[in-house]
Amino acid sequence: CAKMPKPSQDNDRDLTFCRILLAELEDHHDAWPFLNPVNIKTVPGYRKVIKKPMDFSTIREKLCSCQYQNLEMFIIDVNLVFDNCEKFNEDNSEIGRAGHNMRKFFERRWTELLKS
Ligand SMILES: Cc1ncccc1N[C@@H]1CCC[C@@H]1S(C)(=O)=O
Repeated sequence: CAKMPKPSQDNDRDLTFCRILLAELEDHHDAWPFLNPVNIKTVPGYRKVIKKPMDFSTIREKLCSCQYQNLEMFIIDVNLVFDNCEKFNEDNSEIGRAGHNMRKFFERRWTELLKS
């Protein structure tokens, strides 16, 4: 996406981390429930229960239109995907398990990247 006017070193590093992390989330085997916005027409109750829907395609659009000032803002949106999933889906369900797997993967990867 468009470069910041005068990207500092940290901004560049954060943007690179977001791009790496998002690409890995999108490619993950268990990403299928989160690739696109939950279809509120076909999922009864979702619109009422989940106040702030979020999904990987929306995060991708925000990243590519410079809507994340820093890594923290990006991580908040990724965690929103998993928190919405936990709120709406049983732990012992296909989608619920995928959400737990993806959250574990994400936490491990951004810890590794930041410690690198
Ligand atoms: C993440 C989620 N949380 C609650 C209900 C449904 C879903 N995902 C569904 C499962 C596959 C794609 C659809 S989708 C994303 O098209 O609605």
